[in-house]
Amino acid sequence: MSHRIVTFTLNPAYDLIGYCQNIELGDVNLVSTNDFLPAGKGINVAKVLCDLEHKVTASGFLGDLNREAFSHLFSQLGIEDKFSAIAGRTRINVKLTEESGSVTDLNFSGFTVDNNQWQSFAEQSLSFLSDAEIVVISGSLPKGIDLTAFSNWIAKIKTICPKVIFDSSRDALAAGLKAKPWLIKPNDKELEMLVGYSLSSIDEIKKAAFDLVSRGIENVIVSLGSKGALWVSKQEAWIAKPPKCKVTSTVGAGDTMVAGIVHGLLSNYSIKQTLIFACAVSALSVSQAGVGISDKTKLNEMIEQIEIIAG
Ligand SMILES: Nc1ncnc2c1ncn2[C@@H]1O[C@H](COP(=O)(O)OP(=O)(O)OP(=O)(O)O)[C@@H](O)[C@H]1O
Ligand SMILES: O=P(O)(O)OC[C@@]1(O)O[C@H](CO)[C@@H](O)[C@@H]1O
Repeated sequence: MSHRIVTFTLNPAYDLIGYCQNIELGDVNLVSTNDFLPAGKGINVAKVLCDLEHKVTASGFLGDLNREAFSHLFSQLGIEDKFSAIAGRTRINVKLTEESGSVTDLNFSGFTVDNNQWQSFAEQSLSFLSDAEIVVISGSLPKGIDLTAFSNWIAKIKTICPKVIFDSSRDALAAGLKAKPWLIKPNDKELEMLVGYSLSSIDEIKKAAFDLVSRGIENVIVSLGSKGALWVSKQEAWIAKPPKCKVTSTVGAGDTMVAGIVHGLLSNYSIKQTLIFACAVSALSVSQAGVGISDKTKLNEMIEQIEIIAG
């Protein structure tokens, strides 16, 4: 048993969020601490979905030595906790915003998952997907997980729940694609990595996304930061553009977009409406420090301001 939405975060993190006027590499930098939050991509997705009034099951690995804030978050939001314990600590990632608005991420590697731990997790995780309509697999892989085993695990999940949404980067993204997830959400840089050449215009990005669709990924959504996002499927393509937004933090904007996509799909919105909603919810998220949607009125105002163009 599980909820309609299951999110997997194999390599969660505490996000230590700070502000540094201007980072000087190789020097001492003074940083004011803004927050220290239990996070990681799939957990951020779950958090936003809870704010949008969905029931979510969350799974992956968590270090047993610093689990408290995660357990607290899950019980506070009513997230069903299916995480497997790993001896040791969940990593801490550092996110520094500068006066210019640019964000520097220091993402640490974190714990190692050995083969036995992976095998038992992979097997057990398939046992609670019977009610899942959408499975979200987000983020990097901990050390120790074999890329082929990871790809095979996604393929098995697809046999139980065909709608797998996958959002990762680097080697894990390339490995996960071999299982042909139903929907992927790379950003433009990740798409460049996948195709192996630079993409300098929206037409080139669209063509690269179409290539992935023709290779069997049904939906490719490319997020483009302040320029919005592009959704390409076999049948249609749309580009959504947000208005100019005041940026407080872009950390988790991509995760918020994934949550918006899940919300639209489960609400039976059209692709066009789903993209508008996902673009609005993620654009709204950059104006605030943490991940989550606190103001539904602002969300409705943002939806009205999204420009949508047939691609
Ligand atoms: N400056 C901005 N103004 C308005 N909307 C934004 C801005 N930055 C991001 N967004 C919204 O958030 C979405 C996701 O952002 P982005 O493309 O940066 O994702 P990402 O690189 O996956 O992010 P993350 O680092 O969170 O994984 C964008 O498609 C857009 O809708
Ligand atoms: O190292 P990964 O798994 O790729 O990314 C981890 C991470 O940067 O993603 C989230 C923002 O999207 C943060 O909460 C977290 O620190």
